[in-house]
Order: sequence, then C-alpha cells, then structure tokens
Amino acid sequence: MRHYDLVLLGAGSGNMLLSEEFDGLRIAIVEPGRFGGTCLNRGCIPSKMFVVAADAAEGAREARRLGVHASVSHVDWKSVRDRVFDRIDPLHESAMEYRRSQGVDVFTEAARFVAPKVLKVGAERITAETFVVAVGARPVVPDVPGLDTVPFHTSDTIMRIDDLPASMLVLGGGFIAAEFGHVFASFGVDITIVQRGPRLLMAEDEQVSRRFTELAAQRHRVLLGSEITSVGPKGDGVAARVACPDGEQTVEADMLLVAVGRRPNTDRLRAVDGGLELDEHGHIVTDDAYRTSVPGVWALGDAVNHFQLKHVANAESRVVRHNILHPQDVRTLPNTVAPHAVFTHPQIAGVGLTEQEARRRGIDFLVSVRDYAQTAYGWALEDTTSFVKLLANPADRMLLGSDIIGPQAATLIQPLIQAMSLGLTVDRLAHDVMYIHPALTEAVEQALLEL
Ligand SMILES: Cc1cc2nc3c(=O)[nH]c(=O)nc-3n(C[C@H](O)[C@H](O)[C@H](O)COP(=O)(O)OP(=O)(O)OC[C@H]3O[C@@H](n4cnc5c(N)ncnc54)[C@H](O)[C@@H]3O)c2cc1C
Ligand SMILES: NC(=O)c1ccc[n+]([C@@H]2O[C@H](COP(=O)([O-])OP(=O)(O)OC[C@H]3O[C@@H](n4cnc5c(N)ncnc54)[C@H](O)[C@@H]3O)[C@@H](O)[C@H]2O)c1
Repeated sequence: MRHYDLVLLGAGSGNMLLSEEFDGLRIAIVEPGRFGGTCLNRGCIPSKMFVVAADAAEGAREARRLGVHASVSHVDWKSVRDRVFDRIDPLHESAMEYRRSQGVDVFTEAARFVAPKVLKVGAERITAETFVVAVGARPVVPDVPGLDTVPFHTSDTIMRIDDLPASMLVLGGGFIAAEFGHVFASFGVDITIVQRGPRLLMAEDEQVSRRFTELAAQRHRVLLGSEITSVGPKGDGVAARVACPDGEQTVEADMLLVAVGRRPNTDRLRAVDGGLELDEHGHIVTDDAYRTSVPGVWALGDAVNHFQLKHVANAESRVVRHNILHPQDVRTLPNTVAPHAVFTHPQIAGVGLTEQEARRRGIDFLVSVRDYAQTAYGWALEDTTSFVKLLANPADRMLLGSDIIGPQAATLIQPLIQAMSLGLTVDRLAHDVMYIHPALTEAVEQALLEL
C-alpha cells in the first residue's frame, strides 16, 4: 500500500490545485482520461473554438441586413476540427510529463474507494493524509428504447466527427443543444431539437428563454413539450418516434446528439464506499469550505456543485488549495454570485436571481429592461431582439440579478458581476462610472439608470 501526503483524483480542475507551496510533499494524481479534463478536451475550450467559426459563418450571412452581401460558399469541417484539436491534443501529454518531472506520481487508471481514505487504482492500494476529489461528470444517456441499437453522439464525441451530416437530431434543449445547434446549423446542418420542457434553456430568465426559443425556431425545427419514445436505425442514420403535444411523429436524421444533462462520476469512484455523503443527484456533499463528510477529504467541481461550470470549479480549486495549506484560516465560497453564459446565437448570460426565482422566494425587486435597439451601437447592429434585464433590491439598492440576451452578452455582464461581488449599489454603478460611448455597455448603463 502506497502512502502519500496528498492525492488528487481527476486532473481537470484538480490539477490546477497544485502550486509550489506543495513542493516537498509526496503527491499523486489519478487521471484515467486526459489531463485538462472535460473543459480542455471535450468541453468549454473546443466548443468555443467551434462557436467562433460558427459566428463567422453566421455573421457573413447576417451581414446582408447591413447592406453587405456576403455568402458562405463552403465550410471545411475537417480543417476547422483539426485546427481545434491539433492545438488541444498535445497538451495532455505535456501536462502529464510536467507533473512527473516535478516528482508527482501519475496513475492512469480510474480510482475507486474501498474504504474511507483508501483507494484502489488498478492493482494498487493508495492511502493519503489528504485527498481532493475532482472527478467531474459525464453525459447522461437516457433510457430511450432502441438507443442501444443506433450510433449516437454526446458532447464527448460530436466535435470529432469526420464529416458534417446533412441533418442532426438533438435530444435536449439546454446549454449543449443551444451551443451545438448554433455550431452545426451555421455549418449548414439541418437541426431538429426535441425538448421535453415548454421552452429551450428553461433555467434562464423566462423572458430570455422565450426570446431564445423564438429565435432558435427560426433556425431549427424545435419540438417543445416532446420526448423521443423510441429510436431505431434508418439507413446510416436514425429514425425517432417523438411524442409531441399534438401527437406522435417520426423524425429522421443522419446523426443523433444526446444532450440531456450530465451526472457526477461519484458512482464509478464508489464515493459511498469511501464514506462520502452524496445528495440525491450523486453530488458529493461538502460545507462552504469544500470539506466532505470524511476529515481530510476535500471535493470540488462538477462532482460537487450543481452549476457544472468551469469558472466555479476554478474558484473552488483556489479555495481548497488555500484551505489545505492554511487549516487555521479556512476560507469559504458562498456561491450566490455564480454567473454563466451560453455561447449560442445570440449569446446569453446571467448572474444572480431571475425574476421568477425572486417571485418564488417572495423577494421584493425593482426590474428594468433595456433593448440594445435603444442604444447607438444597437442601431449600428440593426438589432431588434437583444436586451439587458436587471433586478435590484428596492431597500438597499443592490443588484439581485441580471440577464442579457444579445451580441457580447458574456462580456457585457461582467461589470454587473463585479458590482454584485464587490457590493456596489446600482446608483454607484450607474452614476460613478463612465461608460464608453457608443459601446454596447450603454445598454447596461441605461438599464441601471432606469432602476
Ligand atoms: C460541451 C461542453 C461545453 C462546456 N462549456 C463550458 C463553458 O463554456 N463554460 C463553463 O464554465 N463550463 C463549460 N462546461 C462545463 C465544464 O467543462 C465543467 O464544469 C468543468 O470541466 C468541470 O471541471 P471538473 O474538474 O469538476 O471536472 P472535469 O474537467 O470533468 O475533470 C474530472 C476528471 O476526473 C477524471 N476522473 C473521472 N473518474 C475518475 C476516477 N474514478 N478516478 C480518477 N479520476 C477520475 C476524469 O477523467 C476527468 O479528467 C462545458 C461542458 C461541456 C460538456
Ligand atoms: N457555456 C457553458 O457554460 C456550457 C456549455 C455547455 C455545457 N455546459 C455544462 O454542461 C451541462 C450539461 O449540458 P446539457 O445541455 O446536456 O444539459 P442541461 O441541463 O443544460 O439541459 C438538459 C436539457 O435536456 C432536457 N431533457 C432532459 N431529458 C430529456 C428527454 N428525455 N427528452 C427531451 N429533453 C430532455 C431538459 O429539459 C433540459 O432542457 C450544463 O448544465 C452546463 O453546466 C456549460
């Protein structure tokens, strides 16, 4: 049995935890997949590299409303794909070698707990003073009759396909459906989205989700309130029976993408055998300092939080690093200001409470909505569909939340995140700061002035 000072399970956000302050300790990393985890290899980074290419294609097509008549003659999928992965793929090997060169033991088989603070990795047993569990999550494969009889993709594989299909059926209407729907539609693929809920992106503010659903329905075939009841092979592709509100129909497509959420890898880790308490979704239960139910075992990232976002995992990794190094000065991370963005078309971003959450919780709020079209840059864009929505507490004038749908939403929201995190009132943010004229930030300024 090998014994370590520190064992990291998962080399996604877990690998980011190490710093020179740990030098001299006996450290091991267990990573059965690729260093960099989901975000680098099959998540945020490659998907956004595809989104940028998709935005370029869509931008060319949309330029005609400005009087610029461009067209997209051809998308060279293989060259887009290879540009993305030629950059990403070498990083795993170099990151692993870097850790080994620092004296860290790297295990490349999956770990599972056999007892509290005792791991089995391949044939080896490992113990440690301190464990950090950062094993992430994986795509959910729903129990759809016939799914095992057809080739289907998840976000793990869809970015590496060899050729663009003529048509794609997307099961699910969340982040991944919205982003990959945009990517593949921009590259000329005919998209059908089957979404169980009444709108796409149901977790967004309802006004945003409605607007996005209307816009998506102009680009894709969108079947709402619908479920695939069975699926089978049809030629090289699939034929799905879909139960829609107005009856059953068959949808045929060359390719099927399943995007109905992600579940934590804590089952495969046998986290329960390690004494770790899990919630009903399989996430590890921690306190705000990221301590688990077993002393000396910390946990972070998608295996722990329900946000399932990289910047949240990064922030948690920083807190856990600090807490391991400074047990007398433990920090916490209250996740009340965890922003998100959906890199679809148009972009969407949100932080804090939505109007519906505020109502549900009985929280008083002021609300303002400002269309991009009311700003000079919105005119320049000939924009008619984008807006900034703010919620503020009428008593202390602090922001409660913000939602943006439109170009640059993920960037425009940042000053509002800053204000919420640093405790600035909407009045200070509106009056004590200059907004560059005529940038799109004027939509944010105007929404603030309205509160
Ligand atoms: C298509 C897609 C796009 C995304 N885009 C964004 C985005 O734009 N912005 C954003 O903020 N987030 C995005 N995310 C989410 C983001 O990727 C995750 O929140 C983030 O990667 C979580 O980091 P993690 O370290 O918790 O898990 P991971 O990065 O998944 O790392 C976990 C690691 O643990 C390893 N592991 C699994 N089981 C074991 C085991 N038993 N023993 C040891 N190791 C194990 C895995 O191989 C993996 O490498 C996206 C996700 C997807 C799927
Ligand atoms: N930009 C980003 O930050 C980004 C991008 C991609 C993914 N992610 C992360 O990855 C996670 C997973 O993304 P996702 O899109 O798979 O999940 P999601 O939770 O965002 O959406 C899942 C969707 O599938 C629908 N659904 C579930 N079961 C269904 C069924 N049987 N039939 C039809 N519809 C069904 C749900 O109603 C929901 O709309 C996200 O929650 C997010 O945390 C983040």
